[in-house]
Amino acid sequence: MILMKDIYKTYDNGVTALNGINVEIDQGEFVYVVGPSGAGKSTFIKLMYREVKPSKGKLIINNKDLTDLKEKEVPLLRRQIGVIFQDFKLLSRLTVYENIAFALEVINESPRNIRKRVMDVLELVGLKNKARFIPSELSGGEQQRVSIARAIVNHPKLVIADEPTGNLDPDTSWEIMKVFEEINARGTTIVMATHSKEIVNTIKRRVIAIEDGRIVRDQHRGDYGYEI
Ligand SMILES: Nc1ncnc2c1ncn2[C@@H]1O[C@H](COP(=O)(O)OP(=O)(O)OP(=O)(O)O)[C@@H](O)[C@H]1O
Repeated sequence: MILMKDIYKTYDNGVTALNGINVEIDQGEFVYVVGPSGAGKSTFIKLMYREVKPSKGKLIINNKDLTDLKEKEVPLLRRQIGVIFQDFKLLSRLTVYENIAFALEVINESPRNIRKRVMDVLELVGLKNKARFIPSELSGGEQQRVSIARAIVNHPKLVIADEPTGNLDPDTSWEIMKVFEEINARGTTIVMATHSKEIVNTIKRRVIAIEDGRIVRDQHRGDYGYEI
């Protein structure tokens, strides 16, 4: 469960990116975050994995109150959340297998468990046959599937994605969305910031629209609501 109560974020340069956010997201929901460029979507997403700290307000993620979270507690929080970016952020010298295994090695999983979990997750994203490839040998959609595999290999309760289809062509974007839907069907909460009108209007889910740092719309099975 995610709870934000009167959340404000003002960056060091004086820009107020979030201006009193109140929202509750239940376990298992699939939420799109939409809004114009600069509205505060990325800031909203970054709060959840403590890339950004709120200036004011109460924030609960996975039932943990982050208000007084200590620096040393941040890695544990991040291990419980899968994060997916527009530009994939894979390690270029490591193979697909190693990119995903890395997330498990840092938590001291046994080699046998690592092998099983990496192969299972590669199967889920349909890339078992590319385990030994390096990222530059893959298409954009395949790279994004690797980054999804890496994000979910720990079985996080929450997956957040900031414009995951932003660098992909429409066909590839639909493939990626199928993977997200499958993860969500297994009970994982998904929060996804997107500029894709087609996706939001076709795969109907909860829509939270942010403008000028405020939630201006929150609809069950909503529309994208903007022209582009
Ligand atoms: N690290 C930062 N330091 C200062 N200001 C920032 C920082 N990050 C974002 N901002 C500002 O905060 C506001 C909200 O930015 P944010 O990235 O959250 O918007 P966004 O809705 O995700 O935009 P886009 O759709 O273009 O990605 C913008 O005015 C931006 O310039």
